[in-house]
Amino acid sequence: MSSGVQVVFDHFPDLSATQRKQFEALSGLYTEWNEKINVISRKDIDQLYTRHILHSLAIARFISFPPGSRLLDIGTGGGFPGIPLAILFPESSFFLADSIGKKIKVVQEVAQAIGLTNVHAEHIRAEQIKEKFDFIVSRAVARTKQLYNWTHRMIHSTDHPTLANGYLLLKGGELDEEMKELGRSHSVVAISDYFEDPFFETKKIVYIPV
Ligand SMILES: C[S@@+](CC[C@H](N)C(=O)[O-])C[C@H]1O[C@@H](n2cnc3c(N)ncnc32)[C@H](O)[C@@H]1O
Repeated sequence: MSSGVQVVFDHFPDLSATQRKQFEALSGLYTEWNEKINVISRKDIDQLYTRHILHSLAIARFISFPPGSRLLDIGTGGGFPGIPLAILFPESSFFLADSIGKKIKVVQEVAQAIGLTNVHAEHIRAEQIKEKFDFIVSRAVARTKQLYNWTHRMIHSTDHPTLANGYLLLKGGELDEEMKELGRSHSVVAISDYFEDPFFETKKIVYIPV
């Protein structure tokens, strides 16, 4: 099982030289920042490329954001899934929000260090955001119904050429009860269909059109 950047290169072979350098730099930057401000569980940091970066990029297997798309990553923590997606989609813009200021500091430092100009990171609660977005992405933040209640007013109705605007959530484990509680149509995709690593066996993408 590879835990270095090569796992990203293997699954995304068409990256530009700039994107490859940006992904490569994340290991050193997150290792350094994580020692000062904990944004990734310490036992996971040596699995950064599989458990955090490739996991974030699973969304890109499901949808390719067209140039000019606007995305919100709510509860981004240290920048997941927002930072890897912003590297992959340099022509889309990403608003990375978290209610903990020191985590946003890490996101800002990482984005600046790798020259990401399509990322705006802000210390703000979901409920206070006023902007509109095409898609909201999120991992490990809140139950889906709660996330929906906080944020659905921010998704505007311009449709993606193939997928209606909405949510792309990275979820794990049993989802039936949570989705019943949400009470909206949605689809669930197994990330194990995209990536072989056993880490992804229980991981899903939930797409909720709005
Ligand atoms: C378990 S962490 C996940 C961080 C990141 N998404 C990841 O997967 O690595 C959950 C994050 O959601 C943030 N959060 C929780 N409720 C929030 C809210 N209402 N508005 C903004 N951020 C929130 C927390 O501060 C925390 O950083």
